[in-house]
Amino acid sequence: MSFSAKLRSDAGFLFDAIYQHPFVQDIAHERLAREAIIHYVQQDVMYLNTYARVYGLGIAKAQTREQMQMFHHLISVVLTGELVPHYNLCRVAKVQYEDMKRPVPVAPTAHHYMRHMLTSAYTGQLPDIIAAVLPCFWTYVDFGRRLAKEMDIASHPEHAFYDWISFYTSDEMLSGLKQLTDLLDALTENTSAEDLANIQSIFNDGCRMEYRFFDMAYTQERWSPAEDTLVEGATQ
Ligand SMILES: Cc1ncc(CN)c(N)n1
Repeated sequence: MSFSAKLRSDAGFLFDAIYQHPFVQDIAHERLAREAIIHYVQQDVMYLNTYARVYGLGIAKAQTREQMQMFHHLISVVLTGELVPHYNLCRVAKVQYEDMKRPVPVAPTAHHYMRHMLTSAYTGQLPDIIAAVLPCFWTYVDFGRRLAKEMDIASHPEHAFYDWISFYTSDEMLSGLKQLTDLLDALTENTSAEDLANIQSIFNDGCRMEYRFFDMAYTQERWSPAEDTLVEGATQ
């Protein structure tokens, strides 16, 4: 079994839990609360900015021009492509995307997840960076495909979250995921068991935080006591 297949297999229970999360199930059944959508998009705008920066660190630590090109392309998927699901969510919540980009405090889970990716990327090497970015990619492709199948989304373009689900099941997302896992497998061919365990723990933490990110939005998680005037600067 390849290293990436082992990562996916060992974290199978987390992928299943994410699919079962009420946020994801409410997307499937078109009943996700407006407050949860707004909280999600506000936090996700900041999260994706950090995610793009982590790909930038991938470019900084890349060993070949092809690897640089891959990260360069993935940055544009994040900064431009991911507008499609965000616009879909804003349409359903009847809010303007521009308003979602206004600075708000970074919620505890988003803060933790962003710091996790940045720390892994700044202190690690290319395999650590890939392990930090993979959960974001892989969990969405995974539950997107399950949702698409369960809701027969291809036959239901009128589904409120059709664009959101279709984006994460597109060929472009699948091929981006494959590029990342292929590169991770190639880079870890001669890696020691100790280093592999470390890379796996970066991946697992990211998968856990993907679950918690949906929890955060679903419960509109905030710092306590609420500090509505505190705004994160560097990560936006
Ligand atoms: C937190 C999170 N994880 C994943 C994705 C999908 N790229 C996202 N938009 N936000």
